[in-house]
Amino acid sequence: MSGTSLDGVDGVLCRWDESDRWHGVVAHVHQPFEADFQAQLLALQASGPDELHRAALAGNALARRYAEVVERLLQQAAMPASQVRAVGAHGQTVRHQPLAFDGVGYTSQINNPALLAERCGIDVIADFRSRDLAAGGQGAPLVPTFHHAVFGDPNRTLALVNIGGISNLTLLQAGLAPRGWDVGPGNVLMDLWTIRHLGRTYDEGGRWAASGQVLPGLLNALLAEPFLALSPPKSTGRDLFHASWLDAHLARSARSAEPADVQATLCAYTAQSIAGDLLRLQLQVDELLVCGGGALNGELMRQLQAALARTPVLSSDERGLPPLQVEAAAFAWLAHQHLRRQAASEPAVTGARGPRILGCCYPGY
Ligand SMILES: Nc1ncnc2c1ncn2[C@@H]1O[C@H](COP(=O)(O)OP(=O)(O)OP(=O)(O)O)[C@@H](O)[C@H]1O
Ligand SMILES: CC(=O)N[C@H]1[C@@H]2OC[C@@H](O2)[C@@H](O)[C@@H]1O[C@H](C)C(=O)O
Repeated sequence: MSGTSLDGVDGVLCRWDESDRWHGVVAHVHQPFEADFQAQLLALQASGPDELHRAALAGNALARRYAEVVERLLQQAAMPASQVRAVGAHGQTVRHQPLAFDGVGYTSQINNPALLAERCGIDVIADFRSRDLAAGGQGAPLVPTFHHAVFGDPNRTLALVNIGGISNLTLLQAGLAPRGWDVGPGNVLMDLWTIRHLGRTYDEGGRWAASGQVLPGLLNALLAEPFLALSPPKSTGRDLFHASWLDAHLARSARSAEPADVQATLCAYTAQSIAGDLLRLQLQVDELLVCGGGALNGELMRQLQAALARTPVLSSDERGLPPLQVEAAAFAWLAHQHLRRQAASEPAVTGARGPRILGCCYPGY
């Protein structure tokens, strides 16, 4: 999995037992992107000269990195490739325009699954989102069905939030289909501000954010973004939450603000948009599990807990799956669903006409 934060690849090796029951993660590798490759992927998020050529080459380069991650996982687990049933490979989202323009829209994940299959000699399942779009859905978020399968509890109402580049929420209520939608920015704005002012890829632990003062005018302007008020189904990406979007807000509402105060405000924005969605539901949620890199941002976790006083906010680690493994495990699970010819999309989440088998198989030999 390589997600919208553009931080790198998370790979997991997952096991199912003889009865095809999910058994969990047995190995995890995180391989960061080199700065120049990250810059190439960032440049592909908007149109530019000869972008088809650049996207094709970036897809090849990404598949080579995925293959390295697979090799490292096999080494870690001392397992031959022949024992692995399939690799689920999401690709790198460079555009997400569901339902736009012609009623179907598109979502574009650059990748080269054929090259990955050639390199690994393992079946590769890729292109997980397009079938849901073809069925009238948004193609995202897809993880709620995985959250339901792995974290669902018949006795409790749970919420999960994945705070990657973008944040997406899942709601699990006993006896009901999972619900879920994209909330808004996760780390994407905080990351770009940290790179710009500190030259670092992210704000470790949220310590820089914690050193600043929240700017109420800016925060309210950011919270007024119309996407936040939309009803589900809804999904978004860097197509909306990009540097120019932030700069336009700063020019209007915080022209000469201290950088640390802007960071504090961006952290509060992520926390309040998530908490706001949960509070508007007026539902007694027993706990909120946080996954994705945002779970490692102590200041963000503190603000989430403060905003949701009555709901315990926990890292997914406390329920058996470390936050940086959850999304990658979800795509292993989706690949497994594909192999079993089981539908894995949830129409209540994506808005599609019905559940569909997701992905496409590139045989490993
Ligand atoms: N120790 C840390 N302190 C603060 N933030 C962190 C830490 N570790 C990771 N992060 C944040 O988490 C991000 C990566 O999260 P993750 O890998 O879940 O994102 P992603 O999978 O790319 O995104 P998405 O879920 O949107 O597809 C980093 O860019 C950074 O902002
Ligand atoms: C189009 C796309 O890549 N969307 C991602 C992104 O990152 C988070 C959020 O926006 C979510 O909609 C989705 O990822 C997760 C894994 C999903 O599909 O559930």
